[in-house]
This record gives sequence, C-alpha cells and structure tokens, in this order.
Amino acid sequence: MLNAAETTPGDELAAAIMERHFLPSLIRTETWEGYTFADLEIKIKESTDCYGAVLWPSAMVLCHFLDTHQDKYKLVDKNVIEVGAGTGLVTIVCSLLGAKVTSTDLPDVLGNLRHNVSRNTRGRCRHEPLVTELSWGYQLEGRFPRASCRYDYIMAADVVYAHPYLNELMETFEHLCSEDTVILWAMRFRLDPENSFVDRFQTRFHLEELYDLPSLRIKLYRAQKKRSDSQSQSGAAT
Ligand SMILES: C[S@@+](CC[C@H](N)C(=O)[O-])C[C@H]1O[C@@H](n2cnc3c(N)ncnc32)[C@H](O)[C@@H]1O
Repeated sequence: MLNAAETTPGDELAAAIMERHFLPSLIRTETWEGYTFADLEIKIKESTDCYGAVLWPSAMVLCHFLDTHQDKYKLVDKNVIEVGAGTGLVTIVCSLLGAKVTSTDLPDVLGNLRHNVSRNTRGRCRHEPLVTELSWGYQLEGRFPRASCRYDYIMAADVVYAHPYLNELMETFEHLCSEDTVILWAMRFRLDPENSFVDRFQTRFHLEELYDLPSLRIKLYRAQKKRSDSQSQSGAAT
C-alpha cells in the first residue's frame, strides 16, 4: 500500500503535464495563459464569467496525449470535431498537428473560442479550423447531416459533469459517430453523475482507458461505437 509521501506513475505523469505546458499569465492589457504543444507556443484567453471561457485540466491532459502519441494517432488531414471546445486548446493543438477541425460549443462561448482559435492557428496550419455552434442534442441532423459529416475523431474534454444535458450529450456522441470514428474523451470525476454517464456510455460504446491520473481525478478514454447485431452479421458475411 502507498503511504501519503509516495507517488504513483499516474501522479508523476500528471505533474509533468501540468508543469511542462503551463506558463503563468503575463500582466498586460490583455491577459492570457501560455502553453506549449506541438513545439509551438499557444496563447489562451480566458474569462471567469462562464465555464466555457476557462481552460480545464482535462483539456491539457488530452493535448499532452495527442502531442506525445503522434505516431499512433496521426491527425494529418483527418476530420476532427470537438464538442464543448471552451477556450479551444484541444482544437488548436489538433489543427497544429494537421487535422481538419470543426470546433463547437454553445453560442455564448463562440466569440472567445473564435478569438483563441484564430490567433493561434492563422498561418500555422494545413487546414483552417471551423468554429461553429453545436448545442448538444439540438438540430443534429439538420446542422451535421450523417451523410456528409463523417469524422475520424471526436475530441471531448471535461464535458461530463452535473449539467442537465447529459442525455443530449449522449445523443450527440451517437449522432456524430460512424463505425470508424474514434472518440478521445478526457474526463474529470467529481460526483455520481459522471460515474453513471460512463456506465450508460459503455452500453453503446467500447471504452478503453488510456490514462488514469488519480491526483487530478482525470481519466482519458478512447471509445468506438458498438456495432449493432445486424451490422456485425452483414460484416461477418462479407
Ligand atoms: C467544463 S467546460 C470544458 C471546456 C473545455 N473542453 C476544456 O476542457 O477546457 C464544458 C464545456 O461544455 C460546454 N457545454 C455545456 N453545455 C453544453 C451544451 N448543452 N451544448 C454544447 N456545449 C455545452 C460549455 O460551454 C463548456 O465549453
């Protein structure tokens, strides 16, 4: 058993992520926080007036993973959508790594998100990211038709907590996911709703744990949609 002074490999990784990528803000007319991913400095503007305008640690964990697993998760020219993008760090890192990114959030958050995405990606990316509204569960087929919107990856950082839209979020994951889509989802555990969401999620998606960082209470998951019985049978027949 570990005593309080001992650390786990997860704690060491958590400390490395937080230390390596964060620079305290500079005091000047515009306040921003500096991060380094994909060998580039990224400046993120936050505001304390809503959840989406603050950068959450799960986003840094996901960015660290993408930055250090480029051999396995090659994002160049891949179609990526981020849900609940907030300040946009994950969108920015995916774009710097070469992906075609659609960055989404609620309407109130889009102004700051656009500002951060634009200032950090302009002239630095193969594909200019698109920032657009996606309110979970709302007009999904109308705004993101399955026939034309096919994503290789869905990115999600800290989108599951005690909010009233967990069913809509599940519906959104299901709508955006095709058979081959991979979800990379960093999740901070706080209260019961997080655990029950993971249980329900597992009835529809295969879930694999990539990181467990107990000191941050964050896990990083990779998920893929479970195939329905009829799809499995037709796949087996071919
Ligand atoms: C805790 S913040 C995480 C932000 C960012 N992913 C990060 O990790 O820094 C949750 C995000 O989900 C967004 N969100 C909350 N409810 C939503 C909804 N019903 N539809 C779309 N986005 C929503 C918020 O605006 C916010 O950006």
